[in-house]
Amino acid sequence: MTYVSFPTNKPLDFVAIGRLCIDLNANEIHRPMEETMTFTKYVGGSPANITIGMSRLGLNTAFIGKVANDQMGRFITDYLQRNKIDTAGVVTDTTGAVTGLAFTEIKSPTDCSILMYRDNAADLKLTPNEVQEELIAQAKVLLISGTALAKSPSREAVFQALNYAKKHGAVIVFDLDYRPYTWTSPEETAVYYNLAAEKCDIILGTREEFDMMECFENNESSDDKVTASKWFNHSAKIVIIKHGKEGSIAYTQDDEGHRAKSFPAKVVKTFGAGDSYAAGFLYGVMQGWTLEKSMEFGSAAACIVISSHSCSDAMPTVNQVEDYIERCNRNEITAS
Ligand SMILES: Nc1ncnc2c1ncn2[C@@H]1O[C@H](COP(=O)(O)OP(=O)(O)OP(=O)(O)O)[C@@H](O)[C@H]1O
Ligand SMILES: O=C(O)C[C@@H](O)[C@H](O)C(=O)CO
Repeated sequence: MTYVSFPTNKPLDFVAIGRLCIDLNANEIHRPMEETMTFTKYVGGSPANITIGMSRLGLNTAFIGKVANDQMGRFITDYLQRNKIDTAGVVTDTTGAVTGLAFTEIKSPTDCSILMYRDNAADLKLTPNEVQEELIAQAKVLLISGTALAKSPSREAVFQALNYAKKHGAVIVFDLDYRPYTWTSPEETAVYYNLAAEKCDIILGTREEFDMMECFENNESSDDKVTASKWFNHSAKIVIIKHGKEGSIAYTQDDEGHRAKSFPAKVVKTFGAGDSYAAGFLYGVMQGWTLEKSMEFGSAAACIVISSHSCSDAMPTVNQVEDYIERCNRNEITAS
């Protein structure tokens, strides 16, 4: 059964808008940040990671965002280009804004955190005038990510991108990607998240992210089905609620819940799971696979990334994901 129809007459499979930054991942793992001395630099930011994931899976991709006019900004743009991502929509800041930095602390496979440096971050300076209508007109899918709604003018840029996507018939995906430190309050966040979510065809988020969006509502038991059904009164066709290693559940307009098998992983760190899951899942639905198969593919892609040191660099190819699933089916991989 097909739940979402993707346009077929467009040259670009996927475009994302939002955060482009740098991850500095601790080299000395299993210790607190205070005792961590060295880090490895990677491209980061959830929508950037998802786009890199889609490109590794063989799709034709582009990015819309803003980078700082410095060495870090050039490193990011160059990395996207080397990963075959069209950067015509990536503009360079001229106001002296800086690249957002995410220092990651890897204390244990289950205890990881991110220390963010995001004052005057270039990605939040993207203006609505800098969003190229033509790029979105050419794309089958537009992905937006919640952090870009945190501040003006990036907030307006995202809403302008949503307008263009609606006008040109792109399927709109919302990865909630709630990072509290970029927002003033959960209430402020919920207002903008709900306004954006009303326009989206596929919504992906964790239980905690949907709880934040429901801060004005009465869903005290955090019932996934209640959460999902609200969005089917708007534009949504698929709502996915993620529950970490317990897996995820997808709801469709018929109120049916689809669950898929998740896989074991030798976890190095937990972050990046959601981004690789999103890339794998969206790749599957764009191939016309069932929701279950697409979710399984996303789960296996997530396992590969959480078993690796980076998020962006570890995004797998189709062969790597298929190989991981086969090895799990032969019981060759066990959880850490
Ligand atoms: N420890 C784990 N073992 C196996 N699979 C996992 C594990 N953690 C996450 N996953 C897979 O990744 C998917 C997404 O994970 P999660 O729910 O943690 O998303 P997230 O919180 O958005 O991730 P992130 O930490 O990147 O923000 C899960 O549905 C599951 O399939
Ligand atoms: O920008 C962040 O919030 C950190 C990301 O760069 C990091 O890659 C991550 O957390 C992935 O979800």
